[in-house]
Amino acid sequence: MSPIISVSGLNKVYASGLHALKNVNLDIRRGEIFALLGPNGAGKTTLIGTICGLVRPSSGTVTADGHDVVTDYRAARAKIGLVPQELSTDMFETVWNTVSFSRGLFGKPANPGHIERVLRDLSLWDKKDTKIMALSGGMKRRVLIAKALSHEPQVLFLDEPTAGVDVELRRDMWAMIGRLREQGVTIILTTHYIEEAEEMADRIGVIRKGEIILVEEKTTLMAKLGKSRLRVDLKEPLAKVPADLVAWPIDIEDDGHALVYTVDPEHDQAGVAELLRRLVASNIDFKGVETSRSSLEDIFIDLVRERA
Ligand SMILES: Nc1ncnc2c1ncn2[C@@H]1O[C@H](COP(=O)(O)OP(=O)(O)OP(=O)(O)O)[C@@H](O)[C@H]1O
Repeated sequence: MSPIISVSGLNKVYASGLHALKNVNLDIRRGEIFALLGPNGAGKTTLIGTICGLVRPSSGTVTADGHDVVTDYRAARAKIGLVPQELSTDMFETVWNTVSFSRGLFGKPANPGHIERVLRDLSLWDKKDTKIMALSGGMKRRVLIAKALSHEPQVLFLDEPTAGVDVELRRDMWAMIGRLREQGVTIILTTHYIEEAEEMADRIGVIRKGEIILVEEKTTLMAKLGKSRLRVDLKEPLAKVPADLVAWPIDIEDDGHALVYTVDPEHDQAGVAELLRRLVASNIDFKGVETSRSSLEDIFIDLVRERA
């Protein structure tokens, strides 16, 4: 199946000379949830803006469902719903009018049934006659999503959808994203909450200083780059790593009360047994042993740091 979004050789150099996107190549598959992660200023918003036809590329091409976003802007844009970071809507309009008007902007005939479904799905139905300015911040965010869905787009971009929202709204948004995916909508989201990507995404892309440094299935990424940690709680604190373990990836934590061994999945897991044998042989008593796997957050921090 052809990708729903195809980005090829994309560069963006702002008038200031800042090279915000560097030779970006990226295909988004139909129906997937793709999370774009990157530190502040990495180029996420610029990339989304370019795909949505709001930022002009310096070179390279982007297509949405086969339509070039520059030369065939209207057709390409009609495929896309964009939920921006910032509230950009008429404060004096009602929810119903704002969302219906958005649909009209894409040249779609009125469809009150669709608008009603969208508002009900976002728990906005009982606010349909309320003016935007009278809504809470969380409700305003829901309106942004309703607007983006008003013209039945095939792809939905969510730029930091849950920044600054409370836990309940975040959970609602996750549920809504899940429902949209079931309806076949492709979702691309940027987020600072890596747990969000961990929970939702099928694939993860990491962008750093305008370059896509990695695109991977989430499960593969976590299996490949995830590390296990073995923490050994000691009965007596140690001042330093024991002599016959200095060559191991071991750290001392909690003022010497714990030894932490990082198990690299690419290497032999038998190290754990050997480590415990050596501790016993050196008369180092321990109270407990605990293992944990790294989260996507740990992996992300490692990735961005390694290449800094
Ligand atoms: N209109 C503009 N003119 C000049 N430079 C810009 C413009 N917009 C963004 N930039 C710069 O381009 C780089 C990428 O910015 P962008 O907003 O795309 O990053 P981001 O990954 O979305 O960041 P954040 O996570 O902070 O939202 C930054 O260095 C930013 O200062």
